[in-house]
Amino acid sequence: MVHTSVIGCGNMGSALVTGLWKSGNHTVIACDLDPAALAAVADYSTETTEDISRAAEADVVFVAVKPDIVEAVLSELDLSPEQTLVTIAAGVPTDFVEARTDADVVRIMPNLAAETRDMAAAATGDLSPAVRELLDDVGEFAEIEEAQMDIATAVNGSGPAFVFYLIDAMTQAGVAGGLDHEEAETLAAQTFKGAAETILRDDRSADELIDAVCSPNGTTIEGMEVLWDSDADEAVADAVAAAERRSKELAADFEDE
Ligand SMILES: NC(=O)C1=CN([C@@H]2O[C@H](COP(=O)(O)OP(=O)(O)OC[C@H]3O[C@@H](n4cnc5c(N)ncnc54)[C@H](OP(=O)(O)O)[C@@H]3O)[C@@H](O)[C@H]2O)C=CC1
Ligand SMILES: O=C(O)[C@@H]1CCC=N1
Repeated sequence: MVHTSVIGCGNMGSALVTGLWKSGNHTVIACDLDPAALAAVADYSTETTEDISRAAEADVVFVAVKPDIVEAVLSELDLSPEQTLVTIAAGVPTDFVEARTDADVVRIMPNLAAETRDMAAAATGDLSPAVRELLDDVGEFAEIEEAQMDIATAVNGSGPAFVFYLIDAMTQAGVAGGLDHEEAETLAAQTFKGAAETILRDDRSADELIDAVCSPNGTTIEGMEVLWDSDADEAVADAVAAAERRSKELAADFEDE
């Protein structure tokens, strides 16, 4: 059992609280200044508190506030070298955090699927066995260099938003074809989930899997021809590049300080 706390229980922090709690392997102190945010995670935490010094008692402390609030939170946190501080803020470099705490610092880029324990996370730095187990408990993680954090932020941090957009586009197409919205969304979202599971577990490449769906003279190849002609892959690449660029801009703000 690892004693954890999450400071900032907004969109990402509450997803982490919930996933850690659901794993059954962690105690979780949820900390936020907003009583409504704490009420929303009350059923998925060991304790809720507005007192940051209580959150500072955990072995692993997540700082899940917006990047521009990180410095203020660190100034209130008194941690020891035996503790781990996990920073998740986009663009905030590890050395910025290390200069403001005595704790061991781990920088990760998580995503919203922590809530369902399907998170894809990118992690940098020396990860202790406890942190590795913790990340395994809420999904999958990849170890990367810190210089790769901006692109990881775009791919797996912002990525869920891009996928929600694509699922909705598929849903809307289903509705336009006569399905009701709920049916269409279930079919589209489950199709994304199943396709994701397949590509994760199957040795075949994306191109080979596309081939497997395209029956000769069938329906799929007609749709794929439209996608290949539309440069949809370039639109996705542009979205990722824009998010990466913004992550670099945020990081530059911190380097200026
Ligand atoms: N959203 C996402 O999918 C992802 C977010 N991140 C990172 O996670 C961090 C949080 O993002 P997100 O959850 O979207 O932001 P939110 O604004 O949804 O959540 C931040 C929470 O922190 C609270 N807060 C502000 N100041 C304090 C404080 N001093 N002590 C305790 N709590 C405080 C806020 O309260 P109030 O609203 O009252 O100010 C809010 O509830 C960011 O750094 C972001 O880069 C990383 C990956 C994915
Ligand atoms: O949009 C953001 O800045 C945060 C970081 C990655 C996902 N959400």
